Amino acid sequence: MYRVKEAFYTLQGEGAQAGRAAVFCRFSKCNLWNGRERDRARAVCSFCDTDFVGTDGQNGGVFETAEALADHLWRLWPSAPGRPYVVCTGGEPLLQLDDALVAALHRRGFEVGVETNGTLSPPAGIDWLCVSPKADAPVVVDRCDELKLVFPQPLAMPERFEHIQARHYFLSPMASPAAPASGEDTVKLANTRKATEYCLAHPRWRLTLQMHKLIGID
Ligand SMILES: C[S@@+](CC[C@H](N)C(=O)[O-])C[C@H]1O[C@@H](n2cnc3c(N)ncnc32)[C@H](O)[C@@H]1O
Ligand SMILES: Nc1nc2[nH]cc(C(=O)O)c2c(=O)[nH]1
Ligand code: SF4
Ligand SMILES: [Mg+2]
Repeated sequence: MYRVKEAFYTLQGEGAQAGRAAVFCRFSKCNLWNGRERDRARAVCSFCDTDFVGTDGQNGGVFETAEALADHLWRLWPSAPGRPYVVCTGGEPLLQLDDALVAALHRRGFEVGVETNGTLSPPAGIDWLCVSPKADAPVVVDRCDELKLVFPQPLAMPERFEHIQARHYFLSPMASPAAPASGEDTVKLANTRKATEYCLAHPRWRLTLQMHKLIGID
């Protein structure tokens, strides 16, 4: 059984695949925060900008089988040329994404991307793995396609993750969780300056911005 908060078709807003059309599947639940505002300050990950509680979002629901969920996601992909891409996110997608679902998505023709906090091992066959470490949560993944570190995090500075093999090393300025989806976020602006300084001093790291928030899409 799979619990999905929401699913939607949009452009990937972050990292090396930014600008690419994708179906997003946002799984419910995370292992680093229960999603309740009153518990945020005590959570391992306390800056999350996402509501992943329950199954009540757009195209959300409970899916009994991998085939049923893959069919549901496939219906969100347009019938037009271009390589179908699905991004499994959450919440923490690796609490639910398994071999059966990866296989069902591949059978439909999807390339499978995953956005994970890196604390759980991924199933085999993922086409694009994005790891985004959080605070002092132990990272168990030792290679990925992109490392996308939210910056700054006092307990998770970039140097700690340079042993992880990745094609790309990104810093993503921390947005204020309270900021509206689009609109002014002065905290983020200050963090963007800090991330810029870091990238200038450490050229292995690149800046990535949450493009979807800049242009006001999901
Ligand atoms: C909501 S998380 C879900 C996937 C997974 N749990 C993770 O943390 O990578 C999706 C992406 O949003 C990023 N993110 C979460 N809160 C953020 C914030 N306040 N500012 C910038 N990026 C944030 C995460 O680091 C991750 O790359
Ligand atoms: N457009 C868009 N791109 C994204 N990249 C990662 C996202 C996420 O929440 O995992 C996300 C998201 O929520 N929207
Ligand atoms: S950013 Fe990822 S790891 Fe942190 S609480 Fe949100 S879903 Fe969980
Ligand atoms: Mg997001």
